[in-house]
Amino acid sequence: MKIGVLALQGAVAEHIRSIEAAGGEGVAVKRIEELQELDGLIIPGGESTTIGKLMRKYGFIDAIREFSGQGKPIFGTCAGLIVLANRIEGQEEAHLQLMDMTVARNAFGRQRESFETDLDIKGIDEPVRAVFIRAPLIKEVAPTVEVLSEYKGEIVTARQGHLLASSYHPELTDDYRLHAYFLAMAKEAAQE
Ligand SMILES: NC(=O)CC[C@H](N)C(=O)O
Repeated sequence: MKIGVLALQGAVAEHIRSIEAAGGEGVAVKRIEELQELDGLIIPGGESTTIGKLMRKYGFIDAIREFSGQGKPIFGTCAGLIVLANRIEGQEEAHLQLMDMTVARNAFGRQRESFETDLDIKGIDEPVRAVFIRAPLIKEVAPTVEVLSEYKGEIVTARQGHLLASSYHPELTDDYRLHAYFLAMAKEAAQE
C-alpha cells in the first residue's frame, strides 16, 4: 500500500518512517497531482491554521475532498484531526469538513501542554503509547462516527468509515500498530 503524508507543514518524516515500519510504502505529498497514485493519505500534526492556509493555497481542499469521495482512507493526527473536522469550537470556519465531529483545539490547557500515556484502542489488543502535544479533543460526534478510544472520559480516537482521527501523535513512538491499522483500512478500501 502506498500511503502519502501531506507535506505542507508538520511531522512528515516520522509518519513516513512509521508507515514503512508497519509494512507500507510512505511518500511525502506536496502537489495535488501526487494524490492520484495513493492508497491512503495521512494529514500530520503541526499547526492546523498553517496547514489549512497552505491547503487552500495549493488546491488541496477540493483535491482531498475528491480523494475522500473515492473512498480512499485518510488519517488525521493532532492538527490533522482538526483539519478533518466539520466543526472547530470557537472558529467560524473549519477546513476539509469531512468528519462529522466538533473538535476543541489546545484542549488540555497550558498545565499539560504535552504528555504521554497508554491508551486502550478498539480493534487493537494491547494499549498503545500516545504522545499528546498541545492536543485537540473530540467534543461531539455524529452517530456515524465510532469512538475508538477515550482519555479521562474525552474522545481521542475516532473513525467514520474510511476516515480515522487521533488527538495525539502515534508517529512519535516505536509503536506502529495504529499505522498498521490504517494500512489495513487502505487494503480493505483497495479491494472494494
Ligand atoms: N501537535 C499538534 O498538532 C498541535 C495542534 C495545534 N495545537 C493546532 O491547534 O493546530
